[in-house]
Amino acid sequence: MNLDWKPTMMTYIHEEEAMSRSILAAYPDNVEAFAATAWTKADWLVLATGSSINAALSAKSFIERLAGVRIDIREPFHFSNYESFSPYTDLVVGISQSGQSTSTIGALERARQETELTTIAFTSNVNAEISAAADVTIDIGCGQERVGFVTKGFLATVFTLMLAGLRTAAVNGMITQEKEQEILRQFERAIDAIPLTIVKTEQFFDRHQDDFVNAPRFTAIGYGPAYGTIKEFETKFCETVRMPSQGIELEAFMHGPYLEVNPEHRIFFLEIGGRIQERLELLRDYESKYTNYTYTLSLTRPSDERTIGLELELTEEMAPFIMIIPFQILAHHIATAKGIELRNRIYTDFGVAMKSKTKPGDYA
Ligand SMILES: O=P(O)(O)OC[C@H]1O[C@](O)(CO)[C@@H](O)[C@@H]1O
Repeated sequence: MNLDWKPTMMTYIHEEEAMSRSILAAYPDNVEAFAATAWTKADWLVLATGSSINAALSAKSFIERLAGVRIDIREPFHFSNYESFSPYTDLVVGISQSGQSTSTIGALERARQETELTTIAFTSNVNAEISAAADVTIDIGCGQERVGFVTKGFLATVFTLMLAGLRTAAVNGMITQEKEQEILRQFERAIDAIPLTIVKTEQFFDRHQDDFVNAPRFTAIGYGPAYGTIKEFETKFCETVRMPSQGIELEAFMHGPYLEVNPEHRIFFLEIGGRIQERLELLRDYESKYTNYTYTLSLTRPSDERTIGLELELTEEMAPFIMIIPFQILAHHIATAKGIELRNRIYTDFGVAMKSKTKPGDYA
């Protein structure tokens, strides 16, 4: 089969810089309808699955800190079948890049039936089914992504959610106009750093390729705002590298999972700064005595050849914007080096067979 014409994850990863610039350029218009509703709301229920829930987790700390709101993020299928609405919830948000995940649509429909709450959808396809279940639909601004192992759509979701939170904070008076502008400039600097982040990750992959290809197990450990990043690492590695891969919160790792470590484990540590970083460093030092394969992704200058140092000044809440990109690249490169041809799609009937999607994905 001639696969040459098909886009790959890397096609879309290379579009992330330009896409982010266009999302930023569209601010605040792209998220004004959200802020116009959300500025009076303080307790948001967010429903999303797969990469979309990981994106919500990635934006949560940034939004909560700036806008002074509380965000409760739930798996929609579990929520619809086993959980109830909190009497404090005052806004319901559904996130689905395709707009076709039946569980997310179903949970929004349930909100409509059982509550008077406003429902807002975030999607890349404003004509998809999710819009019919929402009072307001926000376009995440990535256009169509025709590779199921989503990359640019993930970044677009994180970024648009963060900008929605930023605008809400500006409208509800939690931040000044100056602060809003300062944060926009920080995002601009983070976007400027995308090309070099790609280069640094590829150099890092070249150095460690053999160790990654032969790995029996991958773990990523992070804390606080990086929780969504490590969960997306897990999703992306499962989808592509197809070896046991787990993203685990720093403290949770210390209550059971540490016992699993052996000299073959590959463990990534995510340094995003803040007061918890010291505890992460302590754990890395400890685990480095038991496996030689400990790696770091850091916002600062790399201290050794097992670190990707992004050398970017960002708050820990903004770090998830850039931190996922190295893992997207590593997922693609490790899978490819293992001989997995990601352009050959597998289980193509799954979404429809399991009714997890309203229709088959339009993938290349
Ligand atoms: O964001 P969406 O379109 O609801 O999709 C959720 C998840 O479902 C998948 O499309 C797989 O079914 C994943 O790629 C994605 O992360």
